[in-house]
Amino acid sequence: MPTLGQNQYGKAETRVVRVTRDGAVHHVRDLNVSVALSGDMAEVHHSGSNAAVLPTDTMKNTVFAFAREHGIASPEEFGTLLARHFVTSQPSISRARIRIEEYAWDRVPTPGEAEHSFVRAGRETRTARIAFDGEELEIFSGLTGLTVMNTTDSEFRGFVKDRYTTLPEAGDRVLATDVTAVWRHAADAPDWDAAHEAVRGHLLAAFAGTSSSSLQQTLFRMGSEVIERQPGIDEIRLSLPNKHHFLVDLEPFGMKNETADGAVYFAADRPYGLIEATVLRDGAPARIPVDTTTP
Ligand SMILES: O=c1[nH]c(=O)c2[nH]c(=O)[nH]c2[nH]1
Repeated sequence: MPTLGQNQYGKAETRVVRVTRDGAVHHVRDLNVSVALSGDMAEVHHSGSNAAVLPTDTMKNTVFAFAREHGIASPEEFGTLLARHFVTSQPSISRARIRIEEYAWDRVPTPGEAEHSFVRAGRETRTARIAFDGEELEIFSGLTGLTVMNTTDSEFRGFVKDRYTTLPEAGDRVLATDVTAVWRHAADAPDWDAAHEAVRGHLLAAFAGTSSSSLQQTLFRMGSEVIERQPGIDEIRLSLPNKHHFLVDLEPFGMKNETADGAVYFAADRPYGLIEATVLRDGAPARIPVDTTTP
């Protein structure tokens, strides 16, 4: 007789936009919320009884109702409210996992008092994962799609060469990546929005400020900057695709194409190097799963 293994169910990707009004000044929080619940769900799988099943449709409604009733102070806080609600209100549910992506909107500057026009800010997405099992609350914050590029101050030399190696050594190359990061707060409930902005700032500053011998070295500097400057953060995991920029061979057209002059590059789409690592405060446990940041 086969046995039922790990199982969870829920409503994925509820898109909820909460507008708050402060007179003529409006504020927007735009989330994509996924709920996954698990617990005493043997019967629905074995006999087909739905007696313990809170419909996923109800989960979607709860997301909207909570956004109206409690507002969305931050993805982390909103996810925590939802996780606690499902576990404490449903006897059959013992664990809730909430995943949130937040899309940022910038203001369109407008003359006069009204501030209700917004423009979507790039491809960057803020992320949060909240898990609650009735006792322990685990919150991971993060971001994805933060695309950055250094047009110099990057080299890659002295690497292993075997019979298949064709890569030339690079003393001055373009370094570009789409940052995916997930971090863990040691203490509960900081000012989530301020912490997010600070981490983002440290990541950018370290990327720009590192004279790079490899993307691995840059990654470690970026993670270290966050750990060193944010006392409340104990662990950060980074996943950095190396978005290769290759010098185009323009010799056939009688043209030189050299980095030192300002050059033309072919921005390759795939394959890409993928550099991933966790950076920890000394002695802190590693709790962010390896696959959390993998595309
Ligand atoms: O920064 C880099 N790290 C690597 O490990 C690597 N491998 C490679 O082909 N190019 C690069 N660049």
